[in-house]
Amino acid sequence: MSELLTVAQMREAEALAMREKRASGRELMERAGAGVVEAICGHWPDLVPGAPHAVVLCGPGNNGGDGFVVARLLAQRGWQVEVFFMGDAERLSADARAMHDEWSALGPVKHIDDTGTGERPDLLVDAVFGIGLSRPIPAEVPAAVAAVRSRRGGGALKLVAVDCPSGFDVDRGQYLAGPVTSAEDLGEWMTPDLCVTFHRPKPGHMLSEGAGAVLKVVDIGIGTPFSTDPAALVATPKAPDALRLISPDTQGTGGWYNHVTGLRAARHKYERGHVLVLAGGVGQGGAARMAARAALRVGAGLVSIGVPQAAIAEHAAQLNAIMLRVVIEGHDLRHMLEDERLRCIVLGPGLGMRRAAMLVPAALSVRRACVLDADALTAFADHPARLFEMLHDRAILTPHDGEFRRLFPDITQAMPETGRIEAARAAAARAGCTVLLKGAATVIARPDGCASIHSALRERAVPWLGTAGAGDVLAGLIAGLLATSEPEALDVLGAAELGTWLHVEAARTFGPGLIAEDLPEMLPQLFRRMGV
Ligand SMILES: NC(=O)C1=CN([C@@H]2O[C@H](COP(=O)(O)OP(=O)(O)OC[C@H]3O[C@@H](n4cnc5c(N)ncnc54)[C@H](O)[C@@H]3O)[C@@H](O)[C@H]2O)[C@@H](O)CC1
Ligand SMILES: Nc1ncnc2c1ncn2[C@@H]1O[C@H](COP(=O)(O)OP(=O)(O)O)[C@@H](O)[C@H]1O
Ligand SMILES: [K+]
Repeated sequence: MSELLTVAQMREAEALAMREKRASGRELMERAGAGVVEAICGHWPDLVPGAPHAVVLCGPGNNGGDGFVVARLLAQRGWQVEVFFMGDAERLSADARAMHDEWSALGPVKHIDDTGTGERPDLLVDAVFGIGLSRPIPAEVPAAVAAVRSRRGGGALKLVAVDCPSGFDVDRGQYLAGPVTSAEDLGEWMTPDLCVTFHRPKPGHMLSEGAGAVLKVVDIGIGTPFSTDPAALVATPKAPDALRLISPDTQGTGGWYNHVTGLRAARHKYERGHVLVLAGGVGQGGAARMAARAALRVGAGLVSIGVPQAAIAEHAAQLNAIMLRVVIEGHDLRHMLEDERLRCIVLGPGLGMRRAAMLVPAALSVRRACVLDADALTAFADHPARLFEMLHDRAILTPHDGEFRRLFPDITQAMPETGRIEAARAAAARAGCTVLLKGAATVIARPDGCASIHSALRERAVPWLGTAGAGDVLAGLIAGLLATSEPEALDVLGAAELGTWLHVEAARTFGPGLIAEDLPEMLPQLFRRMGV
């Protein structure tokens, strides 16, 4: 678990480091350029022994300054380096100007419109714009990249972005369309093979592989470096507006799991929590059974499925450890909820619209942990405000994009402008509960603005998790964690973070060929690996 920094927060961190005299702007720029060169040589060791050829594109801001450092350091390592510049050297910042001048002692600075001639390089470095781009990118930039790409002969051309690809919005995780360039075209030309960012990843790096097929984070000495220490999940205060990355390594996470679930304390089944999953009619029970199985495997002491009378036989034929209760109407559910040992309710998977409309109000009539997914969300598509009135801070909504759009049409419409993180935050604030917006990059937000990203991208990519029923399992995992932990040890956001991480780890452990039923069965193996 680590803090992600927005552009504004990154600028504050830099300014603070300079105020406290931990480094000057020029030293930071030198370290940034050196970090990029280290990352390049580390990532493509085969390039190093030859006399590789690099083209470096430098822009008018400090990102361009980093580019001049990269050019100089590569040349000093024996690379053949061409530098193209967009801007006016007279208007560079003092730091970038110094780096421009140092490079100029080694080689020429050519105009960015003249990149078309010469052999194709081994490496193209995009240091045109970094985190400071606030206007649409000028058309010369993708044109210059395209011109270098279309050179003939020479090397295989790997594209490296300094800090971020030019034109990429690192707060929102998307390319900014310009008047003459669509976001898709920009992504096609500018998406790098390697992106090297500084100090901490920015949210956009973790939301989209458009920021780079590979991401490296380089420490430039401006504060606590990027860490994936799982203990920080519990230790880090969850300040409003904080944005965290869920990325603990499995190593050491066992202690953390034991801590938040209280697993090592002597506990009987009711103390470990009872989860109730409500199911729909005959033939629709598979989703509820998968959610229930996940809740049981992740640590709930007891799991029941609440079914209409007619569905008893179907479920009974398939279940052993999971119990069955007849729940016909809201009244039956209210009666069950009088038992305080029932710690969490799951509504949605396979529930059916009519049952959802009847049972959700009953479930939310007490302030009990409650996971609402699938039909429990769609049932309120026509009147989302009715659902929001009933929600409370122990509830969580787990929509995929379609369900999110049905409940929050206006927030979805604004998403191209605001991005997914702000959309999830706005939804949580409106709903008055935690909202988990699913996807390869999952965003979880609390009503006070505290949010987390889980990025199943790059080395954590699990495309095979997009399989029918995977979402039902996630709902069950979160419910099981909510039931087995005390709210002080693991709040709703924390349970959603841990559940999402376990979900993806289970998929990674199984690998391709996964079907949703496999996910809960991966947990014992995963827990053993974690040292639980
Ligand atoms: N001391 C520092 O400030 C450090 C900065 N670093 C680098 O500096 C970058 C940020 O630098 P900047 O804030 O200068 O921003 P950028 O270099 O990302 O670009 C902004 C510059 O381009 C101009 N600009 C923005 N949009 C434009 C457009 N559409 N057309 C023409 N010009 C446009 C701005 O006026 C500004 O001069 C980071 O991404 C990072 O690469 C690193 O060296 C680490 C240290
Ligand atoms: N490409 C992907 N990478 C990682 N996770 C994915 C990917 N596609 C889907 N998922 C995850 O799989 C689950 C799918 O849930 P959902 O859309 O509700 O499906 P279902 O209703 O079939 O269960 C979500 O947790 C989502 O985050
Ligand atoms: K860049």
